[in-house]
Amino acid sequence: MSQTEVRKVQKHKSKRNLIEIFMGSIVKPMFGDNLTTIGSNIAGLLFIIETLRRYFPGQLKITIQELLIQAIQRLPFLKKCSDKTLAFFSPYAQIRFREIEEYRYNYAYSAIKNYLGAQVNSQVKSLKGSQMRGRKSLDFKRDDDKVEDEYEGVKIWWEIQKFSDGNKMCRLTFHRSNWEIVTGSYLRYVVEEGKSIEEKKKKVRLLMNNPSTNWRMQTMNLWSSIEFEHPATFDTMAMDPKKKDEIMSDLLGFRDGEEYYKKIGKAWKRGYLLHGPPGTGKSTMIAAMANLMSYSIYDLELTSIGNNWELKKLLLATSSKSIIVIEDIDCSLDLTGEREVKEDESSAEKKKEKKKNAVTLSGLLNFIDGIWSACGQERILVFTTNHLGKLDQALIRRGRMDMHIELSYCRFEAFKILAKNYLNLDSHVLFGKIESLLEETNITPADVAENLMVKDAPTVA
Ligand SMILES: Nc1ncnc2c1ncn2[C@@H]1O[C@H](COP(=O)(O)OP(=O)(O)OP(=O)(O)O)[C@@H](O)[C@H]1O
Ligand SMILES: [Mg+2]
Repeated sequence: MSQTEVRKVQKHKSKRNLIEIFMGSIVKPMFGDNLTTIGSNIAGLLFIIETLRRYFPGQLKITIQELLIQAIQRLPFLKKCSDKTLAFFSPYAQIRFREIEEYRYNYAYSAIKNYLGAQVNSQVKSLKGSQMRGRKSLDFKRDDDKVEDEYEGVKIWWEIQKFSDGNKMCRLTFHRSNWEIVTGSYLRYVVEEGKSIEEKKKKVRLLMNNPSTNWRMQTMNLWSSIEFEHPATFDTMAMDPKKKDEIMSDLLGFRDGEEYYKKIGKAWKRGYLLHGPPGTGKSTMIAAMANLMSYSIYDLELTSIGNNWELKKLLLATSSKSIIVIEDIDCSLDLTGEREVKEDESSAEKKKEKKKNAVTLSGLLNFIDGIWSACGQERILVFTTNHLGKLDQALIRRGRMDMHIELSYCRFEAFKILAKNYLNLDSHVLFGKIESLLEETNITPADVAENLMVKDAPTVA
């Protein structure tokens, strides 16, 4: 490097330092986050133009005023173009927390979201209020997408963003001189606080996959959620009490089984296959499971998923402490057909059918207990079907679905629970007659329940 070149480099460096000081000590404290970004964009641009002018004198005849006007006119564009360049000059650092990071659910995101939502004080201008069922008090949450926080004298700026493809993100900006505090104790504090808020709320959510189209006309499959408020519990489930206890202790054993699963080297997940005629309480039992465990339900609609890769992406994006449900698995897909298709390749119709339903049995099995099953812990899988016989043996063989639960017609033990729930009856003169009738006839708990929903005397029912 020649002497002049060395001097030029030194000049650049001192200029960069000057800009950093200007941005950090004057612009940001005076104008806040937005103007700081705009300001730093313009300052950076001016710097680049000036450097270019020095190297190409006479060719860049643009005045500062012209440049400023153009810059203001093209702010969004300039912001995009100069973000990378300016990150280099800016004294601020940013950390992004996306909801789905590398296809996986990001637990830090939901904790941060909870923490930010709870930063309510009299200075906040935009709030949202809600009331939960059975509660007298109102809950308030922050409803603005920008939150300024302070921790041990350090200022931190948060921004919550939602993208057109449905992905969400929290972004944090802080001065680089506070790197240690922010990445160390502050973020740990935020995540822990957020998790304890989540714990206190203990809200069970119901999530559904719904295909949506993004701006590039690509179809995306994403989870959208609502609060789950189903009143069903195991107490109100009408079924054989012995079987009920067995299922409940199996579930609770699973919930407390982290150490056990680690010891035996198995992924911490469990599969239940619920089968039985319509109206025998399969869906009701899923609700009771969710309420018992305080797990969220992911209601997976296989028919709206394009292929195995999409299925994997959706399953990876589920959080732990959840129940992944595929209802009516025999109807959701032609899961049993795959083998037949192989045997009878000449049948064009079957081939077409196979193409249409690109989620295959093997794709699903792969996720249940293949190598993919280790991606994600503390998950329960529940399949329901009305026709056990229609399912592929590969799907129902022992060890794949850990527990097969048959829900069947209403017998006397189940009837007593329904009579207690609906009519508050422990015994009645007609109970003896009903017992023998229920042994002879096949009537579903749904039908019995329907008949018990009368306002008249129990005898009528
Ligand atoms: N075992 C049961 N205990 C208590 N209530 C029940 C039971 N079975 C059915 N019911 C009542 O009947 C209604 C229908 O039951 P549910 O939807 O759970 O049946 P299902 O087995 O899922 O039927 P399908 O196969 O048609 O989906 C529910 O609203 C529930 O109140
Ligand atoms: Mg059902």
